[in-house]
Formats: sequence, C-alpha cells, structure tokens
Amino acid sequence: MDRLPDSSSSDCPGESRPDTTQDAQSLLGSMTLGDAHQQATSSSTGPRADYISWDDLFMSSAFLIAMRSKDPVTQVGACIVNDENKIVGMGYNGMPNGCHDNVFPWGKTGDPIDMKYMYVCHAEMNAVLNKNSSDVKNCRIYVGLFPCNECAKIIIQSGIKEVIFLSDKNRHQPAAMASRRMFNSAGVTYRQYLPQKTQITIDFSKVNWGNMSQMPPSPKKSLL
Ligand SMILES: O=c1ccn([C@H]2C[C@H](O)[C@@H](COP(=O)(O)O)O2)c(=O)[nH]1
Repeated sequence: MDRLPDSSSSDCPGESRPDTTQDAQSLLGSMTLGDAHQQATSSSTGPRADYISWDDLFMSSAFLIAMRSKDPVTQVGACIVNDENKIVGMGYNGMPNGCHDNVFPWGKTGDPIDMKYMYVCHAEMNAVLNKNSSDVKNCRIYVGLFPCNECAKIIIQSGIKEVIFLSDKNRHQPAAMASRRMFNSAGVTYRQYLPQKTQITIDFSKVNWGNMSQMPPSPKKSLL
C-alpha cells in the first residue's frame, strides 16, 4: 500500500500511525454526517479539516458494535486494528453461539449458575476470534472498558501490542489490577482514549445526497 507523504492529513487506511493530532476546528466540537455534507457542498477546493481521527473512528466503531449486545446492563464493544489502520476484527459481549439469548440468564445475582458471568463471551475475546486476518499480531485493540484479566490473557497471547480503552471504572478491582500487571510484564501498552469531539452522530435523516429518492426500496422478504 502506498503511503501518502503527509500522514497527518491522510484519509487512507494505509497510514501507519494513529492520528492523535487535535485540529483546532474539531476541539470539543461535534458534527453529524448531515452537517459534514452541508459543509462539504459549500466549501472551496481544499479538503475538509473536520474529519474524525483514527482513534475517534475506531473507538466509535467499538461503541457502534456494542449496540449489538443483548446485555441489559453493560454493552461492551471491541475493534482490532492493524498497523495499516485496517480493521481486522470486531466483537461485542454476548452469549456463545448456540446459547440462545432468551434461554441463558442475563442476571447478576443469585446462584452463580444462573448469572450471566458464567456464560457471556467478552467483547475482546469475540473480536480476536472474529478476526478476518491470519492473526492479530502487533495490532491494537479499541475497547469501551479496560480489559479484565481473562481478556488480558487473550490479548497478550494473540500478539496484540496496544490497548486503547475509554472507561477504567474497574481499575481498583483485582481483575483490572491483574490485567495491568500482565500487560506491563508482557510489553502490551495501554492508554485511555481522549475524545476529540464530544459527539459523533450518524443522523440518517440529515443525509440528503440528491438522488436518495431514486434508491430502490429495501428488499422485502418474499411471502411465499
Ligand atoms: O473486559 C470486559 C469486561 C466485561 N465485559 C462484559 C461482560 C458482561 O456482559 C458485562 C459486564 O457486566 P456488568 O453488569 O457491568 O457486571 O461486560 C466485556 O465484554 N469485557
């Protein structure tokens, strides 16, 4: 993959390092897809400045896939990215294949055999197992919650080298302390994600790309 000379302005998934620069225009800002389109149509010949950073993109992707989770309390998503800024795996917390969401328990109290913790696959594990590349060596993982000790083991053993998390609300729990201990020993770095925008919104109702009305209607399931 060709690399652009100025990687800080590159928009291509071949750029080799995460873009953590804070554009003055994007600081503490928020923009919807609709807003971005309006700005683009009225601007001059230069590129947009208010594009989202790689960190914003991949953490948002982790949060987007977390919306698939059936856990009624905590929805976690994870997004694994290689050194070319290509997504190679995503996952969210959910019941194992074949273990139906309506049959297995989502509760947190009572007999351990009836608690979700016995069964739920964590987002990080699912992201590693869902990889679409031969391996995830030297990748980084974006995850909403700092990984527990079991996920830390999987992260280390799979060769992931960096963890970017949003919340470390469990930092004083033994599981998080054990994770840090293992990461430090194994040379896996970790850092907290610092959002450059307060919101990243996809508002389909604001998208108006002219020919939208010419799009065919959504396919409907045959009634036969
Ligand atoms: O690193 C982690 C830690 C937890 N999860 C999942 C497992 C559960 O489904 C929830 C945690 O439930 P609580 O009700 O907040 O105890 O999050 C994960 O995917 N990855």
